[in-house]
Formats: sequence, structure tokens, C-alpha cells
Amino acid sequence: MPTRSDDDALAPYDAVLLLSFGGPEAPDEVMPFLRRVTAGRDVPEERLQEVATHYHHFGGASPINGQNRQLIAAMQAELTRRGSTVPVLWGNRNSEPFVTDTLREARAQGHLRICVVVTSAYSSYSGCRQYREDLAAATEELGLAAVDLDIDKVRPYALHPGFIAVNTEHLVESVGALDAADLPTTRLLFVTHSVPEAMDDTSGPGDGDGNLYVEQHLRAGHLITQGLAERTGVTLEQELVFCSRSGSPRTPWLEPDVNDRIEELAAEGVTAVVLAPIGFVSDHMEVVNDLDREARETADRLGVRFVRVPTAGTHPLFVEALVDLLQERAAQARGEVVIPAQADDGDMRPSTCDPGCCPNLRAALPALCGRD
Ligand SMILES: CC1=C(CCC(=O)O)c2cc3nc(cc4[nH]c(cc5[nH]c(cc1n2)c(C)c5CCC(=O)O)c(CCC(=O)O)c4C)C(CCC(=O)O)=C3C
Ligand SMILES: [Fe+2]
Repeated sequence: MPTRSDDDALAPYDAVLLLSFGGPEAPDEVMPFLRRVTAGRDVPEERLQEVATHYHHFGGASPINGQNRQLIAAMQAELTRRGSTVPVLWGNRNSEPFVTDTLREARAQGHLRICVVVTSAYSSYSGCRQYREDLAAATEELGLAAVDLDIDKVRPYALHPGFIAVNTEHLVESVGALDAADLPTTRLLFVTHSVPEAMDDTSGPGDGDGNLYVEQHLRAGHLITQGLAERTGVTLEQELVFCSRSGSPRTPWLEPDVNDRIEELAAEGVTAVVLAPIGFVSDHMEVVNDLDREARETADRLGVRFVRVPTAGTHPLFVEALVDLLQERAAQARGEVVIPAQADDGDMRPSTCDPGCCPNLRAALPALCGRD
């Protein structure tokens, strides 16, 4: 039975759930994983075969599960340091431990009030609502047994000061390793996962203008670039580019692709690119394959120097930010007045999502942690 005391920093929650995408950990898990990810989606078979080769380059294992195990350990240690005894559980959408199994087990242990953190920082269907749908599907699958489960989640955190701080810190370290002579012809490329244009167009609150996915990345990039200049005096020209396009070639996705852009920049006389994958919270397959292998190859072929900035991972600034967000959500759940921390004064996403925000454009499915 839970041992959480009433004055625990995370009260009223009994448990934290790190909710993630999942990935294969052995060669024979690759195709079942990919079929699960793309079930009912417009992803051509050739694309699946191509993505399978990415996983096979790494022995059939994605780095994501190992990174989540480390993140959970780091979050647990930080909670302990803050005097909390609340356990950090782990559930995935597409591989073991499946979120339904985690919630079944949590309930059996008496953990009824759960606060969720997802491993995507930005507002989009793929990075936010789809996880809320996973939670709804899981509790529905658990049937009547789940009616006593009470699940909240922390807000999208791309603009949380701690997420900006860790990405700034990593950029400062990476730029420090460049030759000063290279800086005038160096381009800073913030990189994120491409999504269909229609997904970006509808990201954000249902009554807003959309495009919040791209807007949040632009704001984060601006803050991080500013932080770099303040800390080092180095000003780099910067822009946002995209990786890991999927789907049907006929569907428009966000561009430019990172490889295409490196080609263009090389032709314009750029001699070095610094890739900062701020769209990813850790070194996912998109980072270790699509950037560290493919984009690096593009740069090498063109004689352009390639530097890849580390992702947030388990850096203490990131772990502290996630635990701060959990404490903030807990205070809200206790009915306290909370002023959420954000690094700029632009749009701030609430921890309970707006009706119709970041919609599922294929089907209207139930989703938890929102007002719709
Ligand atoms: C916005 C976004 C994030 C959030 C950013 C983030 O959290 O990183 C994200 C995360 C992830 N996506 C991942 C893997 C895959 N995504 C796919 C397909 C797709 N992703 C999409 C978008 C996103 N995806 C979209 C619109 C599709 C098209 C099909 C569909 O509408 O669903 C496919 C199918 C094959 C293909 O690539 O076509 C795979 C294998 C992994 C695991 C990586 C690992 O193993 O380390 C992670 C964390
Ligand atoms: Fe994806």
C-alpha cells in the first residue's frame, strides 16, 4: 500500500507515470513495433521497411527505453531528495511495459491518483493528445476497475525555464568546442520531428490560430539563441529545420528537411552546422539515426563541419524541471494558487487541455486530462 504522507510534495498523487512512445529492444521486435505504431495510418510499406533498417543498424534496439529507465531513476532520486516517497512508474504506447498493464498494476498496488509526464515537450496531436487518448483507452480496457483511477498530467513544457536552460547549457558547451574562426560561417539549426502540415495547422487550443507546434519551437529557439549570446557573446544565425518525415509522399509535411537545408547552406558558403535537436527530450532513434548518421553523412559529403548538440536526457536541469512541473501540478490539484513558470510571456498551455485542442484528424476518440 502507498506510504505517501499528507505533506508529501506530490500529495494528492500516489504515483507518477512517465508515459512514452516505446521502441523495440531486439531484432524480432522491430516489425511488430512498427506495425503497432502505424496501424490505421497512411504510412507506405516501403517507408516501414526503410525505418526497420534504421533500427537494425542499432542491433534492432531503440535507445528510447534505456533512456527512459535512466530518466525514471533520476526523477525518483530527485523526488527522494525533495522528501517525496511517491514512486515513478513507466508505461509506453507501442512496446512493453504497455501503459494499460502499468495502470492495472498501479491500481492493484492502491495507487489511485496518478500524475503523468509525457516524453514530448511540445503541443501537437502526436506529442500530446495521442497520449491522452492512450490513457483513455487504457482505463477503458481496465473496465469498471478503472473508475476509481484519477489521472492528471503536467502541461506541455517546451517553454518551461528548465527545459530552455538545459538546451541552452548544452548549446553553450557545443559552441565552445568550435573554432572562433568558423563562427561567422556557422549556421545553428534547431531540429524537430516533421509532422503533416495539417497537424501543425491544428496544434494548440481549438479556438486559437493553430500552428502552435512550430510557434513553440521558434520561441524556444529564440530564447536558447539569446541565452547563448548572453553567456558567451556568440551570436549565431539560426533557423528551424525538420527531420524524420513519414507518411504518404502526397501529404505535405513541415519543411525544410535538415539534409536539403544543409545542401543549400553549403552552396551559400556555410562551413559548419550546429544541430540542436530541441524537438526531442532524449536521443531517440530520430536523433541517433536521422541526425547522427544521415545528416552527418550529408554534411561530410559537402565538407561542412557537423556538430550535434546533446538532448536534455537526464541532465539535472531537466530532471529538476520535470519534478518542478509535477510539484506545480500537485499544488494545482490541492487547490492552491499557482503561478506556472514559463521562460517567455507568450501563450502558456494549461495542464488540463482545452476542448478540441490538437485534434485527432482521423477519428474523434475519448481523451483524459482535458475539458472535452
Ligand atoms: C510529433 C512526433 C513525435 C514527438 C516528438 C518526440 O517525442 O520525439 C514523435 C515521437 C516518436 N516517434 C517515434 C517513432 C516513429 N514515429 C513514426 C511515425 C510518425 N511520427 C509522427 C510524429 C511524431 N512522432 C508522425 C506524424 C508519424 C506518422 C504516422 C503517425 O501519424 O503516427 C513511426 C512510423 C515509421 C515512420 O517513421 O514512418 C515511428 C517508428 C518515436 C520512437 C523513436 C525511437 O525508437 O527512439 C518517438 C519518440
Ligand atoms: Fe514519430
